[in-house]
Amino acid sequence: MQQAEQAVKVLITDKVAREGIALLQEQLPTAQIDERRGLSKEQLQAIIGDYHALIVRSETQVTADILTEGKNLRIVGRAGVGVDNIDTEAATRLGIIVVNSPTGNIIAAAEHSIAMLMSLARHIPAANASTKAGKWEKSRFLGVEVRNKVLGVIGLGKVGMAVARRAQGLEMQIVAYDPFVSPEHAQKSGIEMLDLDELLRRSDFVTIHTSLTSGPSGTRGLIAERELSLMKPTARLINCARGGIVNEEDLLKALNENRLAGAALDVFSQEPIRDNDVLKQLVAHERVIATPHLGASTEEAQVSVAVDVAEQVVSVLKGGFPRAAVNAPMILPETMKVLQPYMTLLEKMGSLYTQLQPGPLTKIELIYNGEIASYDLRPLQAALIKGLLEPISEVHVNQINAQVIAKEWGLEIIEQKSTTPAEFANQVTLRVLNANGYTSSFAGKPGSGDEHVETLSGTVMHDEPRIVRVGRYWTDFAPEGRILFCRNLDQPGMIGRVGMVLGKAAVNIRHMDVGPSQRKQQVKGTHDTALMVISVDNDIPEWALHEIGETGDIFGVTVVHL
Ligand SMILES: NC(=O)c1ccc[n+]([C@@H]2O[C@H](COP(=O)([O-])OP(=O)(O)OC[C@H]3O[C@@H](n4cnc5c(N)ncnc54)[C@H](O)[C@@H]3O)[C@@H](O)[C@H]2O)c1
Ligand SMILES: O=C(O)[C@H](O)COP(=O)(O)O
Repeated sequence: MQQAEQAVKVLITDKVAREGIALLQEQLPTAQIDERRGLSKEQLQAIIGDYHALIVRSETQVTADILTEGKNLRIVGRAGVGVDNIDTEAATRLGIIVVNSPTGNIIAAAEHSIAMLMSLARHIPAANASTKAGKWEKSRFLGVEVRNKVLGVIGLGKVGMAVARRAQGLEMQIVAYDPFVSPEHAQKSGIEMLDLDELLRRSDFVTIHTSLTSGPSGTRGLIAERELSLMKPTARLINCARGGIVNEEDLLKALNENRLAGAALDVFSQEPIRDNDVLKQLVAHERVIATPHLGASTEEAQVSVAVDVAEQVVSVLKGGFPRAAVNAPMILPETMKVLQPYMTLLEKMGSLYTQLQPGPLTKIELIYNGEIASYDLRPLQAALIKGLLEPISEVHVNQINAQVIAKEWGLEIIEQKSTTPAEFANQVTLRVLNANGYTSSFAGKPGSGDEHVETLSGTVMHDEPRIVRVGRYWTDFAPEGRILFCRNLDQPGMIGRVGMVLGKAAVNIRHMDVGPSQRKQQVKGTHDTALMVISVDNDIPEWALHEIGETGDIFGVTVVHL
């Protein structure tokens, strides 16, 4: 925590409320917080490498190039809802967490949509401009009432529902189209669900509240020539969601051909509008009301989204979890508290495995026993992948990119969960499988080279991880620091032999554990082997490791760093 506070640098490239910045300054007192608005792509690319966090609204385009240059970047915070200006796929690949404020500006967006609706019905903006110009055009601005009119809501999510409720207060009849909302759910709110064509045919006003998504079933171009042709010539269209959901060229044509009474637009496919003729003509059209993406621009919403995102940036920079990650599993804080020691355990087990048993990783079985099995265990899998891969590669694994990286390595993890306890109340077992099933176990002849640690088990005691099984040996040690592993014939004098060499090398022993073999039947006249696990305070010199290996009846001397 201390380290994060000392070195941290946060960059804010769009207008974000002071309250959010004040929160960052208060919670990260030693951090450098820079506000740099109006940066070009090249300028941002040149400086992003210095920063650990980036906070934006919808103006800054956070492209894959910028994220790739963000070598120290751990989080991108979007002070708002829409993340279509952030390449979240690239962020995920690079292990950068993306957070937003999913609820901070819903009311602001809904109220703006209602303001657009009333402005369209009563020609407020044009009447205002005319009156200010000294004219008195009473008959030119004859409006319509919204009472008893049909409002068609496309996308009945958070904003759509808030708009519907407000419009019900205006005594409008609400119909909606949303393939992901059940008619029963809508009915409870007095809303009739229709298919899109029917909604367009019946509505006097249509308001759009879906996200902008691409692909064959995406919302890009959802309202184009065909859909506009289904609308009444007296109908009016409102888009306060995202530019691109409505085909702007087709909309301009419908307005010019008097096939639509009017449109109110807060969002555009190019923002700000610079060199797009269609958009220029649309904005200038006398039956179009245009605002410069003002849906979320209320004092209340801006404070709310800025504080929401600042809190999440602080949490991530201090090593915690955000509450609204766009590209990470959402885990409740209470669950996180239970999982935290198991995350440490899984990371250590993964690291222990790859250090004890280097080799290709293809398939791993992860078995949970006990009450722990009833939790959402996604963070544990990510911790295991981190532990397995970080000792053997340059890759930086975290909760965000773990699954992507595992896939790149061809590593498959299969989970088994049972709330029935195994040897310990809560136990996690790692079994590494090869294409033919389990690899051979610690069954080969000692020192023959064909011995494999195919199984590791661990548990958590008093919030501390313990390794309770390595291969076919029972153990009990904390997976922490430098640990010497060796197998020895299970006969008197073995501990003394190793202890002598370590003493000679001035290596202090912190903890020692001799794990007996699980094998039940002893071959007559032979000794089974045991596993010696010795935690030490300082590095063991090469000559000492060599000497331990040469003492006889001791095999497979390995040091791991956990
Ligand atoms: N103008 C602004 O300043 C402003 C402010 C806030 C939100 N927004 C935008 O408003 C939109 C809605 O935000 P929200 O928070 O309500 O999102 P949300 O995710 O809660 O709701 C979106 C809804 O759209 C539905 N949907 C998805 N695909 C659909 C499709 N093909 N057809 C019909 N419905 C579909 C979903 O099922 C969901 O119910 C987003 O685009 C958001 O970016 C704009
Ligand atoms: O997605 C959002 O939150 C809104 O579109 C608001 O965007 P803005 O923060 O750029 O005003």
